[in-house]
Order: sequence, then C-alpha cells, then structure tokens
Amino acid sequence: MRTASVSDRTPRNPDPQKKPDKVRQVAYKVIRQVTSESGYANLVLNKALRDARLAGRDAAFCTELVHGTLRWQGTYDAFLARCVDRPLNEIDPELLDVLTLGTHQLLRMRVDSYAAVDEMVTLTRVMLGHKRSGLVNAVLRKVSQRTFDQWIETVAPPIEENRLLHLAVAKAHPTWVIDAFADLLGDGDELEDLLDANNEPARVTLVARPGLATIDELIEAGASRAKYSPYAAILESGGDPGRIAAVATGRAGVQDEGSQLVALALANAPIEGSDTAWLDLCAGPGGKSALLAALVEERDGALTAVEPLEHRAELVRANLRAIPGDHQVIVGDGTKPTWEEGSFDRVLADVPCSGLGALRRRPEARWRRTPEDIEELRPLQEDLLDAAINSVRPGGVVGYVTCSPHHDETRAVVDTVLGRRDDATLEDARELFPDVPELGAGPDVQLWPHRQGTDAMYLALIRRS
Ligand SMILES: C[S@@+](CC[C@H](N)C(=O)[O-])C[C@H]1O[C@@H](n2cnc3c(N)ncnc32)[C@H](O)[C@@H]1O
Repeated sequence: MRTASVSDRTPRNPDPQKKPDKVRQVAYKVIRQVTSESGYANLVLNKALRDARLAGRDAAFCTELVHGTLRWQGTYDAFLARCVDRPLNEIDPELLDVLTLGTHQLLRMRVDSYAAVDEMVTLTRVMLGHKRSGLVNAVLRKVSQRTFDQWIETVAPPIEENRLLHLAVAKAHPTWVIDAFADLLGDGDELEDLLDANNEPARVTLVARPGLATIDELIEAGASRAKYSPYAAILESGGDPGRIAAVATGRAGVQDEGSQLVALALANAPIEGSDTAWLDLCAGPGGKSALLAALVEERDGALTAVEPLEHRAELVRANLRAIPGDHQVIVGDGTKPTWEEGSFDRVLADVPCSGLGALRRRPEARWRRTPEDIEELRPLQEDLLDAAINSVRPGGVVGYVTCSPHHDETRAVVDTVLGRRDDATLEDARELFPDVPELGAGPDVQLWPHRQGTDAMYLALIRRS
C-alpha cells in the first residue's frame, strides 16, 4: 500500500497530443464492462488481456488496476463523496469509473501521483471528451492530498464508536456481509483477519489430477507443494498456468485447495459395499468433476455429472476430456432426476450459492450480492440437497458443499432438509481433513481464507440410512 507523502506535481496543463497509456485504457474498458454490463471481472479481463496481447508485467499491472479498483470500490466511493460537490449518484458512471481507477493508483499502488493523475486526465480527454478531464484533474488532486489511512480517518467512524461501519469502510466490505461473517467468527480480531484475507488476491493453485499427473511434475514446472491437499501445488510466480504442459493437456488443472479438500473428503468417507457409481449433481464448470472422475476411475467406477446450462456442461466435458473412463455429462436439472432413486454410492451437491467464500477471486462480487440473493437461492439449495439424498443408496454418502460460509446457505439448509427426513444423518466430516488445523466444532467443516489459506468452502457429510 502507498504510504509515502503525496506529490503535488499534478498536471495543470496536460499535453493535448498525449495518447492514453494502453494498459490503463484496457483496465478502464474492463471496469466499464463489469460495472455497466454486470460482467464478471475475471472473464472480461482475461479476454481483454488476450485481445490486447498484454502479458508479463503489463498483464500483472492491468490485473491489479482492475481487481483493486473493483475490490475497493465502496471505500473509494466514500472518499470521492468528499471530493465532489454533488451526490455520487449524480456523476456519470463512466466518469466515476475513471475516478475510482485513479483513486486506486493514488492510494494503494506504487504509482507516482503525478503520473496517476496525468494518465487519468489523458484517458478522460480521449475517451470521454476534453470537457470532463478538468473535473477528473480537480477531483484526483483532492484525493491525492491524503494517504489511504488519512482518508479512512476522515470518512470512517472511529472503530471504538461503530466497529461495523468502521470495518465496512476500512476493509471494503458491505455491512451485511460483515454481519454474516461476525455471526460465525465473532466480532473480534479474527473477523478483521478474514476481511484482510479477502482483500488479498488468491494465489494460483493447481491440482495434479490423480493417476494423470504428479505433484513433482508441477514442482518441476515451478510450482511448490501446497499445505494440505496431496494433489495441490501453488504457482507463486503467477503467470499463465496454461504454459504448464500438464495443465494444457488437462492432466492437471487450476483449483483452489479448499475445493480439492472437500471433494477429497467426500471421496475418502468410508462406505461399505459398492463404490463405483458417483454423481456430481451441480457440476459446471467441472473442477470437482475432474478430480472426482480421476479418483473414481482408480476404483474402476465412473462419474455422472449434471449441469443445466449447456455452455457450462461444455466446460465440464472439457474438464473431463483428459480423464480416462466412461464418465457421463447430463445436461439437465438436478432437482428432476432422470436416474433411479438410490443409484449412486457417493453424491456431491456443490450447490449454486452467493460465493461469499470466494471474495478473494471475484473482486466485484461483494458489491453485487445482496441478502435477497441468499433468500432466493435457499429453496433451490434445499431441493438439490433433497435430490442428492434421494440419489444415493442406503449406506452411501452425500457431500453438501458451498463456496460460502453464510449460515443460511450452509448449516441452515442442512438442518432444514435433514429435519424433515428420517433416512439421512449428518456425520462428523473433520476426520476426513487429515492434518488440517482449526476445523471448528463440527460435525460439518468450514474452511477459511485466514485460517487455512483456502476459499471459505463448507462441507456437510450426510449418510443415507
Ligand atoms: C457452485 S457451482 C458448481 C461448481 C463445480 N462443482 C466445480 O467445482 O467446478 C454450481 C453449479 O450448479 C449449477 N446449477 C444451477 N441450478 C442447478 C440445478 N437445478 N441442477 C443442477 N445444477 C444446477 C450452476 O449452473 C453451476 O454451474
């Protein structure tokens, strides 16, 4: 973070012939697409980097501009509200995006403040017209007069007066999200650790798909062994994982360690009798399908993967392409099974959820999600868990998984569904996470970015009787 004193060498008479910096221009266009067309930053950014042929340091700079600006958007809005003479919602959205992009460079990147303002003024002149560049110059000059910490002191209530509101501004999370996390972690230091962890970009984690690639192969390619999953390796250097042969050929993939751990826990839960028919009920894009398919193949079995959206089903097929065996992808609704009841030995229900456990990866998500989303998803989550239990045979196991720690989409769903059935029980899943510390009171497992360094994946292990 930038803490050095701010410069007052901001441009008063910008060069009218100057062209905008290409990297900032790409970043600005990506941010526009995300904020105005509800695009997903990762998808839009990846395409933009490819189209503009940005790689190496330029790609890393562009990524930080986009991710940082979007991640800190709510906080920067609070700063900017003090620097303009009208309510922020009366400022053209395209202009506001320039201002937040400039604010990020000024306050949280090692960009000289002269360069940051000058570049944003040029970008505004070329993309939004000369008239508006004056406002950008004036507002960003005001922003540059304080450091990030000084701005927090200026706009956020003191922590001892209103902890929730202070953290919302200082750590860039909506208050309802902080509330939900505080319900689970308390409102002490651990809550702050989580919020800080959510503001750090996740490291690129690879999975060596069992029987197809080895960790050593990934290590030779520059990765290092991860802590908990025997199949995980971290690509510290970042860069494009597709340059690694095992990833390019689908023998390895990109997958968060928490996602690996919950899939492995389901695969390793003891069951008696047959163990060859596995179902992934909500499969797209297929990261867990690929890991499960590789594991069930080693037991001479096969995976059935279900996904209602054709384009996501295609991603599942692509993920399964390198895995030997007779796996099947069904394009359909998991709540309306086309298979016989009780026909699977293990079932994964990795249900659609708010994604509040993966905020590190999706910089815009925290500002886009609402408490209503969580309410709206609840019936589908319950129906999918019911369908998963119906699909597993007596003695078989279901893994109910979310990439959200929110109580209403995790334990509340499990308790509701199990409360109305007498043929399924919750089992202690913690012993299926060997050597993983701080798994909580059980019987379900909640992983956390600030504890295990993974996404906040949730797993409830349910056995059908
Ligand atoms: C959390 S994602 C699954 C991630 C996946 N397991 C992986 O590891 O790559 C949830 C998926 O469920 C799908 N989905 C939504 N409604 C569904 C339904 N009624 N039945 C089955 N899947 C559904 C979504 O399209 C989405 O692809």
